[in-house]
Amino acid sequence: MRIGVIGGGAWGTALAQVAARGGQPVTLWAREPEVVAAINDARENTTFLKGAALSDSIHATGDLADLAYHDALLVVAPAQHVRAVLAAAPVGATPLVLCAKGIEAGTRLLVGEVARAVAPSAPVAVLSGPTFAHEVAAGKPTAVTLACADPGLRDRLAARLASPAFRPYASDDVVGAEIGGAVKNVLAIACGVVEGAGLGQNARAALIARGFAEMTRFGLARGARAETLAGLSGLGDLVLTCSSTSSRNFSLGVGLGQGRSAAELMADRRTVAEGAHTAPVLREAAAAANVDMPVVAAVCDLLGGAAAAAVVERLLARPLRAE
Ligand SMILES: NC(=O)C1=CN([C@@H]2O[C@H](COP(=O)(O)OP(=O)(O)OC[C@H]3O[C@@H](n4cnc5c(N)ncnc54)[C@H](O)[C@@H]3O)[C@@H](O)[C@H]2O)C=CC1
Ligand SMILES: O=C(CO)COP(=O)(O)O
Repeated sequence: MRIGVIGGGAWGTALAQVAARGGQPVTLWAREPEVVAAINDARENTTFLKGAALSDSIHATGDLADLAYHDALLVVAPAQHVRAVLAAAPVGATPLVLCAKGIEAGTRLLVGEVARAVAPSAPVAVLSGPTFAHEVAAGKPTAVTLACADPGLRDRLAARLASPAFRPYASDDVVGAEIGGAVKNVLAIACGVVEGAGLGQNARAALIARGFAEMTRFGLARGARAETLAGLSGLGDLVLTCSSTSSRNFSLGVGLGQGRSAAELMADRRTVAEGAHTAPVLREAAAAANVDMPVVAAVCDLLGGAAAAAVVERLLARPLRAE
């Protein structure tokens, strides 16, 4: 299976390294000419994944046309850019493995729904789970959910990407795998706020559990299965990103909790904190589905400039209710 990767950020680069195992050729499209040059010349993505030595069998390109005639394309552009990049890529009926975590602003579509709109002939799969890119690139043990409605395609993709250190678990719940990854980014911002404001470990654990309840309510309303949300792509990724400053979303929350503004924290950064883009559209989608998501609403308020102390006070003052 000849693999192409769309997106030369940290995750696209780490996944290219996974796919290049054993010297298999991989084409990696990156938007930035300096990323293409650094990978081809120095075998390192010094912009987005500094310190990871990359396989000689990864060929970086700045030309999307070079992704033609591949057997599967891993889609690893940030969620808000997937539509534009896919529209310009030679997709046709090539299977797409969606690896971005988010919901498209404006349309409220999951990335898989965007892909189906732009490339209706392409079968889709979703790869998602607790996966810090730098750990995957370093060959540390990692497990992911690989969701696809077609079991034959899913098995071929799993066999192609699996290694002793990278273990895909099969699922047919594409929507569930996507919702976990999109929602956990927003909840990770909330957990970062708890850290930044010094609210303690009890509060963080409470947020993870109550955030998971929100993820589950929203997921079930959108047709996801509860066991998917409790798996690697949901709870697994939620625990990872709510616990570590390696998460860009968690780190953004830490800054908000310390009283800095979202605008200041987002200015000049080249890396993506998907939760900041997903939060407002998730709040809209939850309202449309009549699903209560108070933690997500609190994150929206914080991103909009509300003071952390006031937002926390409001959350804690909600009427008592059954768990
Ligand atoms: N970094 C990680 O550990 C993981 C990231 N992801 C997901 O992968 C997706 C990509 O994230 P990263 O690789 O971490 O990105 P990154 O933060 O390392 O790099 C930013 C990326 O955004 C791209 N970009 C910026 N403006 C763009 C535009 N106008 N059009 C197209 N692309 C543009 C850049 O080319 C670059 O590839 C996100 O949805 C993220 O949630 C998923 C799992 C792990
Ligand atoms: O999705 C991720 C790990 O699974 C990466 O999290 P951040 O985007 O918050 O860094």
